[in-house]
Amino acid sequence: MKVDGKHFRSIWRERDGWSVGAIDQRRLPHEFVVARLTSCEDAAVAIRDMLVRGAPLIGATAAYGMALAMREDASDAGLKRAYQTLIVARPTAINLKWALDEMRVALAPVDPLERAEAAYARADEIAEQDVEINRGIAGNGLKLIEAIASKKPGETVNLLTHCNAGWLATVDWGTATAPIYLAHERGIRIHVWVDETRPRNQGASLTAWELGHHGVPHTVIPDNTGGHLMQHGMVDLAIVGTDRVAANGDVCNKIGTYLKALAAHDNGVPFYVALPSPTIDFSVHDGIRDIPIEQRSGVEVTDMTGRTADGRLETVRIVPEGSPVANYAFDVTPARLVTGLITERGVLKPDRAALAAAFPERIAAAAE
Ligand SMILES: CSC[C@H]1O[C@H](OP(=O)(O)O)[C@H](O)[C@@H]1O
Repeated sequence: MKVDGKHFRSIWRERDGWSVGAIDQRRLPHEFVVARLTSCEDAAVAIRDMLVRGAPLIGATAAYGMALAMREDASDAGLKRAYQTLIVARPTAINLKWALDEMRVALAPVDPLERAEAAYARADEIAEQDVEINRGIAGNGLKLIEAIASKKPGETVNLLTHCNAGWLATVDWGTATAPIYLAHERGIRIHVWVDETRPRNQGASLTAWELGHHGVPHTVIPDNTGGHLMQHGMVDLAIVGTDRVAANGDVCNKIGTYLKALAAHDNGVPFYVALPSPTIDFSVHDGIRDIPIEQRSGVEVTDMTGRTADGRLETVRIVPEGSPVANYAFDVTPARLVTGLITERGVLKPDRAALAAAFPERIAAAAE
């Protein structure tokens, strides 16, 4: 997507044909730093430490991690070792396993001497597929925004999003932000309430950065503000991303999403979830019970990093020494609180029948 008029993606194969470039999202919004991944281990660490993050981007990074691994050791043992190294990088986004399974299926039958070339080709395909899928999500989500705009001609459509499900969370376009960018480009008057999204502040540091550089009107708000705005008619539509959707339509997403969905339900605000089909996990039948919720270091809660007035980056502690901390990175929103799932094949009801009808291939994948 655009950064001050120049087009960027979140991850790419470098001109040398083998190393992988990625925006180091830990440095935004204060510094735009590009990292160069040159090994499978680099890719695994980049995912684990959230240099790259966001379910679809985690998948794309893992795919390139497998390609980097095949340069190192294209044997059957090397393929198995690469899968095992990458699969444990983070537990919740199903896109990681989806991408690794895609790569393993593509590479297992290939002569080891040809695996590296095949791996890069498949990783490139997965990256391009993500962009195409997100363009589809953009078009399907746009219809929802247009419908609201038609009911309030000449007024602004106010959207709310949580965390970052933007182009930085994917290869390009984003999922929740894809309809937002398309609406903006079509000249629809929109404004986005951006949840800061404690503790890592993906909204404040990533979504606000994205929207600002793309020229989309937005306002950063503390996480606890959304309910108040909804009570006062200041939110027309909530759109969030997701890291895994269970077969019953339950949605796993960044911590705090469930609370936002409750507020939306209580105030009659449509609550949509945007997702690419690889995020559907038919092997999970009850999201609240079965989706593994990542717990991350308490340092993400106790410390905050920001820029001082004289431009230095500084980290400060905001929690008393000795106070225990819990840092659940995701929660699960029950399907009953979800108005619809915006996918590349349309806007679906959050239930098994609709998901199975639209994406039968995902059922087959879960059965393997
Ligand atoms: C388009 S998936 C974005 C999804 O991923 C984020 O999690 P994290 O930043 O920890 O990778 C968050 O749940 C977003 O909604």
